[in-house]
Amino acid sequence: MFQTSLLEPTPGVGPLTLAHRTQLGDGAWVDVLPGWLHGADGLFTALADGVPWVAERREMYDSVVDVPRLLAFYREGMALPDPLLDEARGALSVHYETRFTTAGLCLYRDGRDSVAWHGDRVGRGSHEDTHVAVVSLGATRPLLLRPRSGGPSRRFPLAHGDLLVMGGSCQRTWDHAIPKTTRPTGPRISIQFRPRGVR
Ligand SMILES: O=C(O)CCC(=O)C(=O)O
Ligand SMILES: [Fe+2]
Repeated sequence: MFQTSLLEPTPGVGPLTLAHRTQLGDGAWVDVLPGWLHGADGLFTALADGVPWVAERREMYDSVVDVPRLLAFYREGMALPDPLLDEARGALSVHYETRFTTAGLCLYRDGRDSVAWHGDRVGRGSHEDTHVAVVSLGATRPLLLRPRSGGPSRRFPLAHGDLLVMGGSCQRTWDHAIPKTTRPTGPRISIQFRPRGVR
């Protein structure tokens, strides 16, 4: 008998008041809430199978290279690929008093997939405080943050169903990355909710 539905909790999100804030310095902070999303197994499968993932290629200096992850982007007004993402976005918008209008999705197929050091500084994030909320599904990967002014990096391992919100000056004053790893690593999907004009 197929009993997965008996073991999988009802899809939904937990209370955001439980998020733990870390002040990073330079006006930047992160909130972390492990296991915020319930029903992460079903969401992972729905997104892995249902999202039209794109393998992008980008110009780097004088060559064209594969972006080391698969991508999908839901612009403002586009229907999200799963109702649980609508619920997550609604809860985040209320709690952070921010209208999260876009959703970026990344699929890291294995440890060779990654995102290099960067801030989400296309648009408003380059000169204003913003929120970028990341929901993580699947394999645990660390999100690293390091101050642009110099100094050691901070490591936030993100597991299945975890939430991390970057806030304050984080996109301007800190960079973040998901490094490659040579350890055997299963697939990970991340969902980034951003306000209008932040990318
Ligand atoms: O996958 C993540 O958790 C972060 C992705 C990211 O930083 C981005 O797409 O800008
Ligand atoms: Fe980013």
